Formats: sequence, structure tokens, C-alpha cells
Amino acid sequence: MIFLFTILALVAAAVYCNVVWGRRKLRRMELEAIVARKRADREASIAAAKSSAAKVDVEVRDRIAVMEFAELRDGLQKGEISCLDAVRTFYHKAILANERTNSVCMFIKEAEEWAREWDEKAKEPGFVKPALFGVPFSLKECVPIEGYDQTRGFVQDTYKPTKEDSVMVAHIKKIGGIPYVQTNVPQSLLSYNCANPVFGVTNHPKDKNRTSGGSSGGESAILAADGSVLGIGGDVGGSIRIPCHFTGTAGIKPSHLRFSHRGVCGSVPGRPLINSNDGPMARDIETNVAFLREVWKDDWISQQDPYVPPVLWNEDLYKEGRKYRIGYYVDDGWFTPTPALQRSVLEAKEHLERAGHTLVPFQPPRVPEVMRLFVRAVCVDAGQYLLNKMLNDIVEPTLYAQVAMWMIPVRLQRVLAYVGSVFFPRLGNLMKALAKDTSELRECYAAIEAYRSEFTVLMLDKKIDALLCPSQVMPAPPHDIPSKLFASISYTGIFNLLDFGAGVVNATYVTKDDEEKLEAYPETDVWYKLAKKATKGTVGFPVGVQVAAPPFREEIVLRVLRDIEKAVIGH
Ligand SMILES: CCCCCCCC/C=C\CCCCCCCC(=O)NCC(=O)O
Repeated sequence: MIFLFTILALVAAAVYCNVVWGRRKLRRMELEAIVARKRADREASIAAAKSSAAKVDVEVRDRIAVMEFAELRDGLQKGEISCLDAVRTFYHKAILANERTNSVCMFIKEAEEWAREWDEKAKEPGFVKPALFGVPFSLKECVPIEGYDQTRGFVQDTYKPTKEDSVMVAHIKKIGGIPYVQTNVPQSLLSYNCANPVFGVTNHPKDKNRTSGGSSGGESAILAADGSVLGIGGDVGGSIRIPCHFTGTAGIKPSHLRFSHRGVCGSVPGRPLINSNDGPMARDIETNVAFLREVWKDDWISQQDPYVPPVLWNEDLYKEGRKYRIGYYVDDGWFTPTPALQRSVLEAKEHLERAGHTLVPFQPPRVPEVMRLFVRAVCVDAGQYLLNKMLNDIVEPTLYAQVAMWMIPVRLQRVLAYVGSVFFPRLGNLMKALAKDTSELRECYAAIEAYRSEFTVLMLDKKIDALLCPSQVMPAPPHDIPSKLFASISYTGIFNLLDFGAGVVNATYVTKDDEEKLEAYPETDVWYKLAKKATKGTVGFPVGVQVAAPPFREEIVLRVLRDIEKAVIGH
């Protein structure tokens, strides 16, 4: 009887597995068909952009194409450049950048129409051009714009076009900006590479085998490949700052209440305390400042979204010559950066001292605990929302390691943490991170609030206005490294947990001497070995430094970043 029952159970199990397997295979085929359709749509949008770009006079196009932001903006203001020629030129530039980096998701076909409308308005007597009249804007794919998907790299979220612009996009249009392209992101957004099953892998302009960063990796790639001059990214753990560091571009993640979150969907909806924040990205700090000075010049954002306090641009905090007392560190005590990243901070320190700022040593307290709190708060439900999305989609292979972590039951992770702590203490620390219940989540939020108080009181006691530190532990790594080395986001994640404004600017490039010093870099665990291996072969790659300041003081961050930039580029 038992034998018979066993046979029946085995047969039933086999049938069940076959049915499930069959369903999953059918689902996979459905998803792959959607991908094929979406990629065909992208090719059609590229073809339409090419057709539009072909209409601009080549001499005019080539004249506009070499302009940096200020010259382009001023030429549009003076009427020396038409909006239509500008948009068509940037279609052309973005097509070339995309061929090098695969950074484009979709071109925004309405950009031509919006450009014509602005050109017509400019002919009206007495018309006053808005500040960024005709400036083309690139948008990270998850920035809501009417009529376009925000897939976040999920096949399941294609063909669900957004019904209305976010406040950020409405504001860009109001001040004369023209969104013309959507740029790529990693699947789920919760990664600092830039790969997904819908649009593929975005690569670094210098090396197709390395990432441009994430999650605003399409933005950093298109900017670094000269396909855009100004764009909008988003950041909950470093997604503006890490891509800027990897590619030698510049950007800032503001504190979360300076822009509206209405309609904006980050990696995990319903995530309190640690929010994904939109922010500008460009090739230099002054372009970021020109945008922020304009959008924060009045309380228009607060009028659209009452949850945004009317904190206006504070020129006094940004003005040239303003001197600050800046705390600095080259190692947060959790993940020692590779030599070039440490050197970049020490060189930036010297630049700032020569500019008249006061630099004092600073050590962020208890970063291992901060990392546990960050991962717990960012994943919220122990990654269940993200895991469910992933398991109902085609999973991006470069994210397998991270997804695998979410698949291990939390209580098993806790057991493994004790074992792991003997051989791999840092992994053991993070294997205690995911919340097993709401009580732990509540405790996490309480601990974050307490840490914010402790950290800001420490800065007040030391009379520190801002912080200077590494932006990551390594230069741009191969595509598969970020999901294995999410532990390295301690340098950026801490400022999301604190809700500080934080930005990155290029400070130097990896040298042969840095590469030689790498030999002495620790190999005390798998993560250090991965970081060391990923850093080999990066001579000549950009290295950015990070500056952060308490909420609503983004102007201080920008002033310090600008003083570093002036010292590095000479103007
Ligand atoms: C050892 C077990 C740990 C559990 C698994 C952890 C999985 C990884 C968790 C967090 C990774 C953080 C990476 C963050 C990179 C930047 C992401 C970002 O800013 N995205 C923008 C957004 O989410 O909107």
C-alpha cells in the first residue's frame, strides 16, 4: 500500500512539475515575444530619429553638435539656433552615442513637434523665452513622461504608457526644455550596473566589457558619449553618483523633499524613509547648477505638489568664494577603496584647501550597522516584491547573484550568518540585514532616525558644513560585478539613509601607479578579491569624488564640487 502511495505521489509530483515547467516555458516564450516587439519598436524610434536628424543642414548640425551647455543655451536664447535644429542635432548625437553604448531605450518622437511650437512662439511679439528655451533633455527611462513606458527593465511592465508627465518633466517643459530620449536602466533599478532583458546591456564608452554604472547608467553613458548635454537621473543608493563616478560625468542627488515624488516609481513602491530621488546629470557642475538654479528659483514645484516644501535656490550658499569647513575620509571602515579612489579624495582635499576651505578628518560612525539598516530599509519586505517581479519576468543574467540572495529565506540567512561570520564576517553582517517581520522593519526605521540624529549632532559638534569622501570602492567594473558587490555602495548609500544632498564630480583618472599599488590591496575576503580583480585594467578610467551635506543644503554641495572641478579642469 505504501509502495503504491509512493508511486502515486511521485507520478503526481512529476505531472505537477511538468505542468509548472510547461507553464513557465510558455510564459518565457510570451515574454520573449514581447521583448522582440519592444526592440522592434526601439529600432523604429531610432529610424524615425535618424530621418528627423537627416533634415537638419549638416553645417548647422555640426556647429551645434560641438557646443557645450552654456553656448547652446545662449544660442537658443539669441535665436541663432532654432529649437528644431537643436532637437534634430541631439537626435543625431544620441544615435551615435547609442551605437557606442546601447544607452537609448526610446526616442521621444514628440520632441520635434514641441520644438516647432517653441520656434513659432518665439516669433510672437513680446514673447519672453523661458530660461532653458529649446535645450534638449535626456531622461532616465523610469522618469515618468506621458505616452511612454517606465518599465524599470521589466518585460512585464512594457506597453503600459504613463498617462501624465511627472512634476519634474512638466517643469522641464515649462522652462523650455525638450525631452528627446529615454535612457537605459538595470532591471529593477536596484543595481549599479545597467542591464535588463528588454533593452539589453549599456556599456561604458571606454570599454564594452565594463558598465557605465547604475541605475542611471543610460544617462551617464549618453552624457559621456556626447549624446546629451543635460539629463535627469534617479538615486536611492547611488544611482546618480556611481554612474557619474564611473564615466567622468557630474550629478547630484538632492535631499528627497526638494523635488516631487508624485507619480515617480523607484525600485520598491511603498518604501518610507529611504526614497529614490530625481536629480540632474551633466558633464560639469555648472550645467547642473544652471538647471537647479532655474527650477528652484520659485515655489512652482511646491504649488504643483504641496508635499514639497518651498525651499528656494540659495545663492548665498553657492556664491563663488564661499568657504566651508569640510570633513573628509578615504575609508569608511566597512569597505577599503582601491588606491585611485583613496587618492582622488586626498587630491580633492588639497584642491579645496588651496581654494580656502578648511578640511578636517571625519569618520562616519558604525558603517557596518549602517549597511545592514540600508539594505533592510531599501528592500523593505526582505526583497519579496522584487523577487516576485523577477520570478515573473526574464531575469537579467548579470543580476543572478543579487536575486539569489533574495531567494534564500530570511531565517536561513540568519543561520548562515552565524556560520558565515566565521569565514566571511562582512557577508555575515549583511546576511542579518533583511527584515524577517514588521517588528524588525519598525526597529530599522527607528534606528535610522536615531542614526540621523547622532550623525548630524556629530557634524554640528565638529562645526562641519559638508563631507568629502570616495564615491565608490573601484572604477567602472565589468557588468557582472555590481550584483556580487552590492556591499560596495556604502559610500553612497549612507547619504540616502541620512537623506543628505550628495553629488559627484570627476577628480582624476586611474594611473599606472594606482595599478601598481593595487598589489598591496587587501584580499581578506571574496568581496575584496572581486574589487581588486575588477579594478585591474582600468588605467585611464575616470574617478569621481563625492561631496554631501545635510538636507536642503544642496547649494553647499555644489559649491564644493564646483571648487574641485575648477581646480581639476582649470576653469
Ligand atoms: C547578504 C544578503 C543581502 C540581501 C540581498 C541584498 C540585495 C541588494 C540590496 C541592495 C542593493 C543596493 C544596490 C543599490 C545601487 C543603487 C540603486 C539605486 O540607487 N537605484 C535607484 C532606485 O532604486 O530608484
